[in-house]
Amino acid sequence: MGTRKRTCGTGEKDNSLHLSRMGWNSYFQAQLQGCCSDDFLPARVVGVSKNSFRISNGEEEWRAVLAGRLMHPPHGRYPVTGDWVLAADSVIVKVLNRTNALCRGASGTHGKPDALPKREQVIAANLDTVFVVCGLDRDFNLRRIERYLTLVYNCGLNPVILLTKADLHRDPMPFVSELETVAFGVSIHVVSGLDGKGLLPLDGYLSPGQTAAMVGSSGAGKSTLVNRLYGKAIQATGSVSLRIGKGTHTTTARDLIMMPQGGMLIDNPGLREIAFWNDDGGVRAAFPEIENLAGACRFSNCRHMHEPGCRVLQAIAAGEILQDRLDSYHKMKRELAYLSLRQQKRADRVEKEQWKAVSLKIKALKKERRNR
Ligand SMILES: Nc1nc2c(ncn2[C@@H]2O[C@H](COP(=O)(O)OP(=O)(O)OP(=O)(O)O)[C@@H](O)[C@H]2O)c(=O)[nH]1
Ligand SMILES: [Zn+2]
Repeated sequence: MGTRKRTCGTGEKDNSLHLSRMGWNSYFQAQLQGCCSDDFLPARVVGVSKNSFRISNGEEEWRAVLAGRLMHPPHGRYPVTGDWVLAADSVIVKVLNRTNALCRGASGTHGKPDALPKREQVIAANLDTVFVVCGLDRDFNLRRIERYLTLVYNCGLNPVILLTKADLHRDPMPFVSELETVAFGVSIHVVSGLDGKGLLPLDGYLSPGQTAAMVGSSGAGKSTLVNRLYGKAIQATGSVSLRIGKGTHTTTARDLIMMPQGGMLIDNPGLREIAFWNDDGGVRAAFPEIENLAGACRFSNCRHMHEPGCRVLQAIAAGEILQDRLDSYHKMKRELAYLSLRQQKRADRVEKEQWKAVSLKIKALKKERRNR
Protein backbone atom coordinates (compact mmCIF):
# COMPACT_ATOMS: atom_id res chain seq x y z
CA MET A 1 0.00 0.00 0.00
CA GLY A 2 1.36 3.45 -0.84
CA THR A 3 0.40 6.75 -2.41
CA ARG A 4 -0.56 6.48 -6.02
CA LYS A 5 -1.78 8.33 -9.06
CA ARG A 6 -4.09 7.05 -11.76
CA THR A 7 -7.02 8.43 -13.68
CA CYS A 8 -10.50 7.14 -12.85
CA GLY A 9 -12.60 4.44 -14.52
CA THR A 10 -13.07 6.55 -17.63
CA GLY A 11 -9.34 7.13 -17.94
CA GLU A 12 -6.17 5.22 -18.57
CA LYS A 13 -7.43 1.83 -17.38
CA ASP A 14 -10.96 0.51 -17.06
CA ASN A 15 -11.25 -1.19 -13.71
CA SER A 16 -15.07 -1.29 -13.68
CA LEU A 17 -15.01 -5.05 -13.05
CA HIS A 18 -12.99 -4.59 -9.88
CA LEU A 19 -15.22 -1.73 -8.81
CA SER A 20 -18.44 -3.70 -9.34
CA ARG A 21 -16.98 -6.56 -7.34
CA MET A 22 -16.65 -4.02 -4.56
CA GLY A 23 -20.32 -3.02 -4.86
CA TRP A 24 -20.03 -0.12 -7.32
CA ASN A 25 -23.33 0.23 -9.20
CA SER A 26 -25.45 2.62 -11.28
CA TYR A 27 -26.50 4.56 -8.16
CA PHE A 28 -22.90 5.62 -7.53
CA GLN A 29 -22.05 5.90 -11.23
CA ALA A 30 -24.89 8.43 -11.67
CA GLN A 31 -23.27 10.65 -9.04
CA LEU A 32 -20.22 11.08 -11.25
CA GLN A 33 -22.28 13.05 -13.78
CA GLY A 34 -20.89 16.53 -14.04
CA CYS A 35 -18.41 16.17 -11.22
CA CYS A 36 -15.91 13.62 -12.40
CA SER A 37 -12.61 15.05 -13.45
CA ASP A 38 -10.22 12.57 -14.99
CA ASP A 39 -8.08 13.03 -11.91
CA PHE A 40 -10.81 11.76 -9.61
CA LEU A 41 -10.87 8.08 -8.83
CA PRO A 42 -13.82 6.20 -7.31
CA ALA A 43 -12.72 4.12 -4.35
CA ARG A 44 -14.29 2.49 -1.34
CA VAL A 45 -13.31 3.19 2.24
CA VAL A 46 -11.99 -0.07 3.69
CA GLY A 47 -10.64 1.28 6.96
CA VAL A 48 -10.69 4.43 9.05
CA SER A 49 -8.22 5.51 11.66
CA LYS A 50 -8.82 9.03 12.99
CA ASN A 51 -8.25 11.31 9.99
CA SER A 52 -6.54 8.74 7.81
CA PHE A 53 -8.53 6.51 5.48
CA ARG A 54 -7.60 3.32 3.68
CA ILE A 55 -9.34 3.26 0.33
CA SER A 56 -9.45 0.68 -2.44
CA ASN A 57 -10.57 0.47 -6.06
CA GLY A 58 -10.60 -3.33 -5.93
CA GLU A 59 -7.17 -3.54 -7.49
CA GLU A 60 -5.08 -1.46 -5.18
CA GLU A 61 -5.38 -0.07 -1.68
CA TRP A 62 -3.83 3.20 -0.52
CA ARG A 63 -4.03 5.80 2.22
CA ALA A 64 -5.85 9.08 1.81
CA VAL A 65 -6.78 12.12 3.87
CA LEU A 66 -9.95 14.15 3.75
CA ALA A 67 -9.95 17.44 1.80
CA GLY A 68 -10.16 20.29 4.32
CA ARG A 69 -13.53 21.61 3.13
CA LEU A 70 -15.16 18.19 3.76
CA MET A 71 -14.36 18.41 7.44
CA HIS A 72 -16.73 21.28 8.17
CA PRO A 73 -20.38 22.08 7.46
CA PRO A 74 -22.10 22.68 5.07
CA HIS A 75 -20.04 20.31 2.85
CA GLY A 76 -18.84 18.18 5.73
CA ARG A 77 -19.40 14.50 5.63
CA TYR A 78 -17.02 12.24 7.42
CA PRO A 79 -16.50 8.99 5.50
CA VAL A 80 -17.05 5.70 7.30
CA THR A 81 -16.11 2.15 6.38
CA GLY A 82 -18.10 1.13 3.31
CA ASP A 83 -18.48 4.65 1.91
CA TRP A 84 -17.71 5.35 -1.73
CA VAL A 85 -15.53 8.39 -2.30
CA LEU A 86 -13.83 10.22 -5.12
CA ALA A 87 -10.12 10.63 -4.55
CA ALA A 88 -7.58 12.78 -6.31
CA ASP A 89 -4.39 10.90 -5.64
CA SER A 90 -4.35 10.60 -1.85
CA VAL A 91 -6.95 13.25 -1.04
CA ILE A 92 -10.66 12.43 -0.72
CA VAL A 93 -12.48 15.23 -2.54
CA LYS A 94 -16.04 13.92 -2.38
CA VAL A 95 -18.03 11.43 -0.34
CA LEU A 96 -20.78 9.95 -2.53
CA ASN A 97 -24.36 9.66 -1.27
CA ARG A 98 -25.03 6.39 0.50
CA THR A 99 -27.64 3.79 -0.39
CA ASN A 100 -28.02 3.18 3.35
CA ALA A 101 -26.10 3.32 6.60
CA LEU A 102 -26.10 1.43 9.84
CA CYS A 103 -26.39 4.12 12.52
CA ARG A 104 -26.92 4.26 16.23
CA GLY A 105 -26.95 6.92 18.92
CA ALA A 106 -23.36 7.59 19.96
CA SER A 107 -22.50 5.75 23.16
CA GLY A 108 -22.17 7.49 26.50
CA THR A 109 -25.73 7.15 27.79
CA HIS A 110 -24.69 4.26 30.07
CA GLY A 111 -28.10 2.68 29.70
CA LYS A 112 -29.89 5.52 31.54
CA PRO A 113 -33.38 5.81 30.05
CA ASP A 114 -33.41 9.61 30.21
CA ALA A 115 -29.91 10.08 28.87
CA LEU A 116 -30.71 9.77 25.19
CA PRO A 117 -27.80 9.99 22.75
CA LYS A 118 -26.90 13.50 21.62
CA ARG A 119 -25.46 12.60 18.26
CA GLU A 120 -25.42 9.97 15.57
CA GLN A 121 -22.71 7.41 15.06
CA VAL A 122 -22.58 5.88 11.60
CA ILE A 123 -21.18 2.39 11.98
CA ALA A 124 -20.89 1.43 8.30
CA ALA A 125 -22.35 2.44 4.95
CA ASN A 126 -23.73 0.82 1.79
CA LEU A 127 -24.66 -2.58 3.21
CA ASP A 128 -26.70 -5.46 1.81
CA THR A 129 -26.92 -7.55 4.97
CA VAL A 130 -26.42 -7.05 8.69
CA PHE A 131 -25.46 -10.21 10.55
CA VAL A 132 -26.76 -9.99 14.10
CA VAL A 133 -24.37 -12.36 15.88
CA CYS A 134 -25.36 -13.98 19.13
CA GLY A 135 -23.36 -16.62 20.99
CA LEU A 136 -25.19 -19.67 22.33
CA ASP A 137 -23.64 -19.10 25.75
CA ARG A 138 -24.51 -16.42 28.29
CA ASP A 139 -24.74 -13.97 25.37
CA PHE A 140 -28.09 -15.46 24.29
CA ASN A 141 -30.73 -12.87 25.16
CA LEU A 142 -34.03 -12.47 23.30
CA ARG A 143 -34.53 -8.85 24.46
CA ARG A 144 -31.13 -7.84 23.12
CA ILE A 145 -31.77 -9.55 19.79
CA GLU A 146 -35.13 -7.72 19.55
CA ARG A 147 -33.27 -4.47 20.07
CA TYR A 148 -30.71 -5.25 17.39
CA LEU A 149 -33.48 -6.16 14.94
CA THR A 150 -35.29 -2.89 15.67
CA LEU A 151 -32.06 -0.92 15.19
CA VAL A 152 -31.30 -2.64 11.87
CA TYR A 153 -34.87 -2.21 10.57
CA ASN A 154 -34.85 1.43 11.63
CA CYS A 155 -31.90 1.92 9.28
CA GLY A 156 -33.85 0.30 6.42
CA LEU A 157 -31.48 -2.69 6.40
CA ASN A 158 -31.89 -6.48 6.22
CA PRO A 159 -31.00 -8.42 9.37
CA VAL A 160 -29.89 -12.05 9.38
CA ILE A 161 -29.34 -13.76 12.73
CA LEU A 162 -26.27 -15.92 13.33
CA LEU A 163 -26.51 -18.10 16.43
CA THR A 164 -22.90 -19.09 16.92
CA LYS A 165 -21.00 -21.37 19.33
CA ALA A 166 -23.48 -24.13 18.43
CA ASP A 167 -20.70 -26.63 19.26
CA LEU A 168 -21.41 -25.94 22.96
CA HIS A 169 -24.73 -27.80 22.71
CA ARG A 170 -25.69 -31.26 21.63
CA ASP A 171 -29.00 -29.89 20.34
CA PRO A 172 -29.11 -26.13 19.69
CA MET A 173 -32.61 -26.30 18.15
CA PRO A 174 -34.48 -25.23 21.34
CA PHE A 175 -32.66 -21.87 21.06
CA VAL A 176 -33.95 -21.53 17.51
CA SER A 177 -37.52 -22.29 18.58
CA GLU A 178 -37.28 -19.69 21.34
CA LEU A 179 -35.79 -17.12 18.98
CA GLU A 180 -38.48 -17.74 16.38
CA THR A 181 -41.03 -16.32 18.82
CA VAL A 182 -39.39 -12.89 18.52
CA ALA A 183 -37.72 -12.92 15.09
CA PHE A 184 -40.58 -13.33 12.65
CA GLY A 185 -39.48 -13.82 9.06
CA VAL A 186 -35.79 -13.25 9.83
CA SER A 187 -33.35 -15.89 8.53
CA ILE A 188 -31.65 -17.67 11.40
CA HIS A 189 -28.43 -19.66 10.90
CA VAL A 190 -27.02 -21.94 13.56
CA VAL A 191 -23.25 -21.91 13.16
CA SER A 192 -19.97 -22.51 14.92
CA GLY A 193 -16.84 -20.47 14.39
CA LEU A 194 -14.93 -23.16 16.21
CA ASP A 195 -15.64 -26.12 13.91
CA GLY A 196 -17.09 -24.24 10.92
CA LYS A 197 -20.46 -26.04 11.01
CA GLY A 198 -23.38 -24.31 9.31
CA LEU A 199 -21.28 -21.67 7.54
CA LEU A 200 -21.77 -22.76 3.92
CA PRO A 201 -25.17 -21.01 3.46
CA LEU A 202 -23.54 -17.72 4.51
CA ASP A 203 -21.56 -17.65 1.25
CA GLY A 204 -24.81 -16.51 -0.39
CA TYR A 205 -24.60 -13.20 1.50
CA LEU A 206 -20.97 -12.73 0.49
CA SER A 207 -21.07 -13.11 -3.28
CA PRO A 208 -19.23 -10.54 -5.47
CA GLY A 209 -20.63 -7.03 -5.04
CA GLN A 210 -22.35 -7.87 -1.74
CA THR A 211 -21.40 -6.24 1.55
CA ALA A 212 -22.34 -7.62 4.95
CA ALA A 213 -21.54 -6.25 8.40
CA MET A 214 -21.46 -8.04 11.73
CA VAL A 215 -22.91 -6.62 14.92
CA GLY A 216 -23.25 -8.20 18.33
CA SER A 217 -21.89 -8.03 21.86
CA SER A 218 -18.23 -8.22 22.66
CA GLY A 219 -17.28 -11.89 22.91
CA ALA A 220 -20.27 -13.08 20.87
CA GLY A 221 -17.88 -14.74 18.43
CA LYS A 222 -17.91 -12.32 15.46
CA SER A 223 -14.18 -12.29 14.71
CA THR A 224 -13.95 -16.05 15.09
CA LEU A 225 -16.67 -16.34 12.42
CA VAL A 226 -14.86 -13.86 10.15
CA ASN A 227 -11.67 -15.92 10.43
CA ARG A 228 -13.48 -19.17 9.75
CA LEU A 229 -15.30 -17.70 6.73
CA TYR A 230 -12.05 -16.19 5.44
CA GLY A 231 -10.17 -19.45 5.85
CA LYS A 232 -7.40 -18.11 8.08
CA ALA A 233 -6.92 -15.91 11.15
CA ILE A 234 -7.07 -12.31 9.98
CA GLN A 235 -8.93 -10.84 12.97
CA ALA A 236 -7.78 -11.04 16.57
CA THR A 237 -10.08 -13.01 18.85
CA GLY A 238 -10.22 -13.00 22.63
CA SER A 239 -11.28 -15.04 25.58
CA VAL A 240 -14.73 -14.29 27.01
CA SER A 241 -13.50 -14.94 30.56
CA LEU A 242 -11.08 -12.00 30.28
CA ARG A 243 -13.84 -9.56 29.33
CA ILE A 244 -14.64 -7.95 32.63
CA GLY A 245 -15.80 -4.37 32.69
CA LYS A 246 -14.65 -1.77 30.18
CA GLY A 247 -11.93 -1.78 27.55
CA THR A 248 -12.16 -5.48 26.85
CA HIS A 249 -13.11 -5.42 23.19
CA THR A 250 -10.78 -7.51 21.07
CA THR A 251 -11.89 -5.92 17.80
CA THR A 252 -11.24 -2.19 17.90
CA ALA A 253 -11.43 -1.19 14.23
CA ARG A 254 -14.03 -1.51 11.50
CA ASP A 255 -12.34 -2.93 8.43
CA LEU A 256 -14.00 -3.91 5.21
CA ILE A 257 -12.51 -7.28 4.36
CA MET A 258 -12.45 -8.67 0.82
CA MET A 259 -13.63 -12.23 1.30
CA PRO A 260 -12.59 -15.28 -0.76
CA GLN A 261 -16.33 -15.75 -1.48
CA GLY A 262 -16.05 -12.62 -3.66
CA GLY A 263 -17.95 -10.16 -1.47
CA MET A 264 -17.06 -8.02 1.53
CA LEU A 265 -17.50 -8.35 5.27
CA ILE A 266 -17.18 -5.68 7.96
CA ASP A 267 -16.34 -6.88 11.47
CA ASN A 268 -17.34 -4.50 14.25
CA PRO A 269 -16.24 -3.98 17.80
CA GLY A 270 -18.91 -5.31 20.16
CA LEU A 271 -21.62 -2.75 20.93
CA ARG A 272 -22.00 -2.04 24.61
CA GLU A 273 -25.07 0.15 24.12
CA ILE A 274 -27.63 -0.35 21.39
CA ALA A 275 -28.97 3.20 21.34
CA PHE A 276 -31.37 4.20 18.60
CA TRP A 277 -30.94 7.22 16.38
CA ASN A 278 -33.21 6.59 13.37
CA ASP A 279 -36.88 5.68 13.38
CA ASP A 280 -37.93 4.10 10.12
CA GLY A 281 -40.71 1.81 11.32
CA GLY A 282 -38.29 -0.54 13.07
CA VAL A 283 -40.69 -1.38 15.90
CA ARG A 284 -43.45 -2.18 13.39
CA ALA A 285 -41.11 -4.53 11.52
CA ALA A 286 -39.63 -6.14 14.64
CA PHE A 287 -42.99 -6.70 16.43
CA PRO A 288 -45.32 -7.69 13.56
CA GLU A 289 -47.56 -9.91 15.69
CA ILE A 290 -48.39 -7.00 18.03
CA GLU A 291 -48.83 -4.52 15.18
CA ASN A 292 -51.13 -6.95 13.35
CA LEU A 293 -53.36 -7.46 16.39
CA ALA A 294 -53.45 -3.72 17.06
CA GLY A 295 -55.76 -3.31 14.06
CA ALA A 296 -58.43 -5.31 15.91
CA CYS A 297 -58.34 -3.19 19.11
CA ARG A 298 -61.59 -1.32 19.89
CA PHE A 299 -59.92 2.09 19.78
CA SER A 300 -57.86 3.05 16.78
CA ASN A 301 -55.41 4.92 19.04
CA CYS A 302 -55.17 2.05 21.53
CA ARG A 303 -51.83 2.02 23.34
CA HIS A 304 -52.31 -1.57 24.55
CA MET A 305 -51.79 -0.53 28.17
CA HIS A 306 -55.15 -0.94 29.91
CA GLU A 307 -57.77 0.11 27.34
CA PRO A 308 -61.00 -1.94 27.17
CA GLY A 309 -61.39 -4.05 24.05
CA CYS A 310 -57.62 -4.20 23.50
CA ARG A 311 -56.88 -7.19 21.30
CA VAL A 312 -53.19 -7.20 22.28
CA LEU A 313 -54.01 -7.43 26.00
CA GLN A 314 -56.44 -10.25 25.19
CA ALA A 315 -53.59 -12.09 23.47
CA ILE A 316 -51.42 -11.55 26.56
CA ALA A 317 -54.19 -12.95 28.81
CA ALA A 318 -54.54 -15.95 26.50
CA GLY A 319 -50.77 -16.55 26.60
CA GLU A 320 -50.44 -15.98 22.84
CA ILE A 321 -47.96 -13.15 23.46
CA LEU A 322 -45.61 -12.97 26.44
CA GLN A 323 -45.72 -9.96 28.78
CA ASP A 324 -41.92 -9.49 28.39
CA ARG A 325 -42.39 -9.10 24.68
CA LEU A 326 -45.08 -6.43 25.10
CA ASP A 327 -42.95 -4.63 27.73
CA SER A 328 -40.07 -4.57 25.29
CA TYR A 329 -42.38 -3.18 22.56
CA HIS A 330 -43.63 -0.42 24.87
CA LYS A 331 -40.12 0.46 26.01
CA MET A 332 -38.80 0.89 22.46
CA LYS A 333 -41.89 2.86 21.36
CA ARG A 334 -41.45 5.22 24.33
CA GLU A 335 -37.77 5.60 23.66
CA LEU A 336 -38.27 6.38 19.97
CA ALA A 337 -41.09 8.85 20.70
CA TYR A 338 -38.90 10.68 23.21
CA LEU A 339 -35.94 10.63 20.82
CA SER A 340 -38.04 12.07 18.01
CA LEU A 341 -39.29 14.83 20.33
CA ARG A 342 -35.75 15.68 21.35
CA GLN A 343 -34.50 15.62 17.75
CA GLN A 344 -37.39 17.90 16.71
CA LYS A 345 -36.61 20.33 19.54
CA ARG A 346 -32.96 20.39 18.54
CA ALA A 347 -33.85 20.96 14.87
CA ASP A 348 -36.17 23.83 15.88
CA ARG A 349 -33.40 25.38 17.97
CA VAL A 350 -30.88 25.13 15.10
CA GLU A 351 -33.41 26.65 12.68
CA LYS A 352 -34.09 29.50 15.12
CA GLU A 353 -30.38 30.18 15.48
CA GLN A 354 -29.94 30.17 11.70
CA TRP A 355 -32.78 32.68 11.27
CA LYS A 356 -31.30 34.84 14.00
CA ALA A 357 -27.93 34.81 12.23
CA VAL A 358 -29.57 35.73 8.89
CA SER A 359 -31.59 38.59 10.39
CA LEU A 360 -28.47 39.95 12.14
CA LYS A 361 -26.62 39.86 8.81
CA ILE A 362 -29.49 41.72 7.06
CA LYS A 363 -29.53 44.33 9.84
CA ALA A 364 -25.78 44.84 9.49
CA LEU A 365 -26.05 45.18 5.70
CA LYS A 366 -28.87 47.74 6.04
CA LYS A 367 -26.84 49.73 8.54
CA GLU A 368 -23.82 49.63 6.24
CA ARG A 369 -25.94 50.89 3.32
CA ARG A 370 -27.39 53.72 5.42
CA ASN A 371 -23.91 54.81 6.49
CA ARG A 372 -22.64 54.95 2.91
N1 LIG B 1 -16.99 -22.84 21.74
C1 LIG B 1 -16.91 -21.82 20.92
N2 LIG B 1 -16.23 -20.71 21.28
C2 LIG B 1 -16.18 -19.67 20.41
C3 LIG B 1 -16.81 -19.71 19.13
N3 LIG B 1 -16.62 -18.53 18.53
C4 LIG B 1 -15.88 -17.79 19.37
N4 LIG B 1 -15.61 -18.46 20.50
C5 LIG B 1 -14.82 -17.97 21.64
O1 LIG B 1 -15.43 -16.81 22.17
C6 LIG B 1 -14.45 -15.83 22.51
C7 LIG B 1 -14.77 -14.51 21.83
O2 LIG B 1 -14.70 -14.67 20.44
P1 LIG B 1 -14.42 -13.43 19.44
O3 LIG B 1 -14.57 -13.97 18.07
O4 LIG B 1 -13.16 -12.75 19.78
O5 LIG B 1 -15.62 -12.46 19.81
P2 LIG B 1 -16.01 -11.04 19.14
O6 LIG B 1 -17.48 -11.03 19.01
O7 LIG B 1 -15.24 -10.83 17.90
O8 LIG B 1 -15.55 -10.01 20.27
P3 LIG B 1 -15.14 -8.43 20.07
O9 LIG B 1 -14.05 -8.40 19.07
O10 LIG B 1 -14.70 -8.01 21.45
O11 LIG B 1 -16.37 -7.71 19.64
C8 LIG B 1 -13.11 -16.44 22.14
O12 LIG B 1 -12.54 -17.01 23.30
C9 LIG B 1 -13.45 -17.53 21.16
O13 LIG B 1 -12.52 -18.58 21.17
C10 LIG B 1 -17.51 -20.91 18.78
O14 LIG B 1 -18.09 -21.05 17.70
N5 LIG B 1 -17.53 -21.92 19.71
ZN1 LIG C 1 -54.82 -2.38 22.08
